Amino acid sequence: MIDTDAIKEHIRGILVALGDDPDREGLKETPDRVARMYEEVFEGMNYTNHEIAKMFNKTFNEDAGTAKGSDDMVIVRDIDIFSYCEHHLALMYDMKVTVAYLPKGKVIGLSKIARIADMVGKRLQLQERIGSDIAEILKEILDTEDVAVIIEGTHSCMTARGIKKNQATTKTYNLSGRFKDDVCLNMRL
Ligand SMILES: Nc1nc2c(ncn2[C@@H]2O[C@H](COP(=O)(O)OP(=O)(O)OP(=O)(O)O)[C@@H](O)[C@H]2O)c(=O)[nH]1
Ligand SMILES: [Zn+2]
Repeated sequence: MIDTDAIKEHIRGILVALGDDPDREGLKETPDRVARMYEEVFEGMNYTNHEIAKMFNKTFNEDAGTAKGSDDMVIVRDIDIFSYCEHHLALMYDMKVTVAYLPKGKVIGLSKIARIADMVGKRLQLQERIGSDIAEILKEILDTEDVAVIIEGTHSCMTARGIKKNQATTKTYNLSGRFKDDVCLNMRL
């Protein structure tokens, strides 16, 4: 679990290292605020993918239209999430996650897909790994390999520092099962 006391202590140390006075009015509550923010924005670090799969495993049997081998597809588009890059601890923003799967006898509650995407974003991440984590969790819940996760996002480590390309966005595709080699399916994404 996240060690809140240690975070407070280290944030205070960073304030000192920056040459500021951690006891001045504007900063005295900052270590506590940052620790509380980290508890919120890094909540997903408390759980494994398997634990997240168990947490949001709310499925419904769906006989009609979801026969094995059919071309039925569920797509949830543009789920907005935030994350933090593991290289700079910098914010990833304007992140839009699109998830598609081919149901194999059961469907997952739609809001659970968004909850899974949110929770996976709440870790120190790479955009590519956000996609593979979401895919791994959905494959476990839905009992199928036919899952696609597409993410488009902006990395503040690229827009607000370093190379400073503020129009640059990154798009990643995580395609499994039939999404890997079925061009017709991919055109519907
Ligand atoms: N593949 C991938 N790279 C990322 C992601 N987030 C940040 N990065 C990149 O991680 C790389 C880290 O590169 P380094 O050379 O170690 O870091 P740096 O010296 O700060 O590099 P610059 O960003 O080029 O100034 C950078 O190119 C970042 O743009 C991500 O989600 N996926
Ligand atoms: Zn970064």
